[in-house]
Amino acid sequence: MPVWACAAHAGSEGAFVSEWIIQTQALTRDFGSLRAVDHVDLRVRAGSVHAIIGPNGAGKTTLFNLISGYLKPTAGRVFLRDREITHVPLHRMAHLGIGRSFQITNIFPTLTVLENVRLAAQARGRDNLHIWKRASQLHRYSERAYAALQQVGLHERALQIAATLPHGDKRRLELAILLAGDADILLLDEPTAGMATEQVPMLLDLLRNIRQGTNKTILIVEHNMSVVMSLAETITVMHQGRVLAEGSPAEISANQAVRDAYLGTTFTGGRQ
Ligand SMILES: Nc1ncnc2c1ncn2[C@@H]1O[C@H](COP(=O)(O)OP(=O)(O)OP(=O)(O)O)[C@@H](O)[C@H]1O
Repeated sequence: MPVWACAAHAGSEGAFVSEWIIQTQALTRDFGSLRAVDHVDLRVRAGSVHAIIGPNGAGKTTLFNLISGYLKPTAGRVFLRDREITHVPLHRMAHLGIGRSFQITNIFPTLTVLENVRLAAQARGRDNLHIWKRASQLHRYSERAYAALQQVGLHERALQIAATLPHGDKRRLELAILLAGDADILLLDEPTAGMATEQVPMLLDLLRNIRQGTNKTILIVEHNMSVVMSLAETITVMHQGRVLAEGSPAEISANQAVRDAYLGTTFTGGRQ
């Protein structure tokens, strides 16, 4: 158990519930002689929207890959609530409730929109290999998939081949895939990347609805500062593999070290 797990409170039934859903302890990852993530201690509050920002090459995606199990650390540890998950294999992560989106859309292009989402629902289901349950299960998974498509406003395109969706709709499909997987924690890697400017407010609304309508935790890497500043409750700023600053959007906007780290790049503190 991490040393900071004492930051816990009594839950409704008297059980002690950690306030932090994800914690990392001195998390470090080297690529050869390059230290991409350097002794990062991150704490993500359950049910919050927490953004990771930083200039290009700061180590944000690598940190995401370490938390979600796509990469193993050179050193350090990752905890999900009070359970260490540092060495949990990747295929077990979805069952633990950690869902991850990618910068490059990660869908099966030749399947329909609904089939893509249903596969995610099945992958989370523990009994998906029980052949004799298949017909009724498939129906249940289809219903869950359709509900996720409704949540992101893509249900009218359920039978469309995924490859034919416009880019913005593919990003929505990725979100539906995460929602159907019923993950408690959504790790979103640049969800607005490649999106037309006029589609960004739609995505923002969508994420706000997910945040308000569920108790999911959203951990987001995003370059669009307007999105970060209007969505996140907590922002962690990375620079050269390390945590440079952490705080509320107002604190981060006013932080001179953050402004210096972004010097010559695009940090605007949301005032674009
Ligand atoms: N598989 C890899 N092999 C070697 N070096 C890598 C690998 N992945 C990332 N790096 C390096 O690690 C550093 C951090 O990269 P990372 O992609 O985590 O940064 P980032 O903050 O997500 O950047 P961006 O905002 O540009 O996506 C960079 O110098 C990058 O070149």
